[in-house]
Amino acid sequence: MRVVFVSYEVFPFAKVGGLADVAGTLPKYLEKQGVEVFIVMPKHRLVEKNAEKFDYDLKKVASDISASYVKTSEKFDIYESTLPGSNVKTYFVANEYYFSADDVYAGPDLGEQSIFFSAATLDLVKHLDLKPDVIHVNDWQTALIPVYLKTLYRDDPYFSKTATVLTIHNLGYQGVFDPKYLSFSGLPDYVFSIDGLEFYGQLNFLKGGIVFSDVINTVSPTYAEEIQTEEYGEKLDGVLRMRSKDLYGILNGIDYELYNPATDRRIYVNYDVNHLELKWENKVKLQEELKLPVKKETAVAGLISRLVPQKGLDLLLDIMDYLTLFDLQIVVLGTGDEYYESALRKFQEKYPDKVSVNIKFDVDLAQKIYTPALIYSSCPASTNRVALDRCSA
Ligand SMILES: Nc1ncnc2c1ncn2[C@@H]1O[C@H](COP(=O)(O)OP(=O)(O)O[C@H]2O[C@H](CO)[C@@H](O)[C@H](O)[C@H]2O)[C@@H](O)[C@H]1O
Repeated sequence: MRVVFVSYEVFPFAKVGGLADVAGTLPKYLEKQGVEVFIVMPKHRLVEKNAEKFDYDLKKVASDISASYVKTSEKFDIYESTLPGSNVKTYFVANEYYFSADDVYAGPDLGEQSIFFSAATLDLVKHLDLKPDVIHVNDWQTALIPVYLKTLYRDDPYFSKTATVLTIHNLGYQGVFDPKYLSFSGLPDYVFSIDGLEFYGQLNFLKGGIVFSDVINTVSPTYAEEIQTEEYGEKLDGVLRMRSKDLYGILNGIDYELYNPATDRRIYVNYDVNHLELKWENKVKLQEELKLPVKKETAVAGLISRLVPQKGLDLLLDIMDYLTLFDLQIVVLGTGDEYYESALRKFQEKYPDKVSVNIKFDVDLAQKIYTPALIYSSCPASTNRVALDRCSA
């Protein structure tokens, strides 16, 4: 089976959040199971910046291609690389005007950028003759691909056997834009209806994906249920209920190769199950680096997240004073809303011995925070597995 996996972010090429983790991992593991997978993503500025750090090459394989149907004179080039740690070919849609901002979600016009990328992906697939059985799109930035396929490409024999899957990683982001973007996309006017992309008078790209994909998936079985309720459905619960027989929830996994403390070069000291005492060293070095009191026995709680309302940060802020009553250090790594950034910073100023707030995006520091996870942190240093297990229970 051939799968084209389309995502706006893919680790390690360009990462903002959890979408990149899945997009950089799932294709690798599908490949191990014998699936022929290709990744398609935009060539963000970050993709070039990260090449040396993550040791991948980038080579141009095609130039000056038009994105069919889109009302623009912009053309795109195709670059190729291989997903590190795998043989998965990754193709990049390159266009200076749309994808040269420093941030993945910046640029001249996010609506136009995602339309251009979605349309260009289908031209790329044909140009490279990838002949996919499945095109797997992710979140709103790629959700128009099934809409193009079911409308303008409906009679194109090239895609007659291609099925589509939309994975919703985060229903909180839907890509809602002014209806004027419809003419830019070249999509037919009839898709702007209640049964299509229309959403309270606006265009909703994710809704388009939900309506036009063959199958819809999301990040856990529970989330698949929740998003069909009014409380968690973000105003799309009705449409999701209409598609409920095609809606699946497959629990996200973790990449055991990337998150392996025995081999991860980004942590302070490597360790494995036979040397768990080395976890202490990672914890102590983290305390040192973050200028927290170096105390082996003190539990360290880590939070690595985009600092936005949907992450439940208000719950944390409400109990921060209370948490500092315990023998606990709280380490936060994140960027996002100014409100959360400054509220967290204030707690660091108030409790410098207990709270470390790091307002930046730093995948290396993230790894160092994940490593000495709480589980053994208040246990005696020991190489005795049984004792450690008992202690963490
Ligand atoms: N400042 C920073 N520095 C370094 N790394 C940082 C960082 N901020 C965030 N990260 C990393 O980004 C990833 C997760 O980000 P978020 O917590 O913001 O989730 P997101 O909403 O993107 O995930 C969405 O997609 C995932 C994947 O499907 C779903 O599991 C989830 O429920 C859904 O909300 C983690 O790998 C985290 O370490």
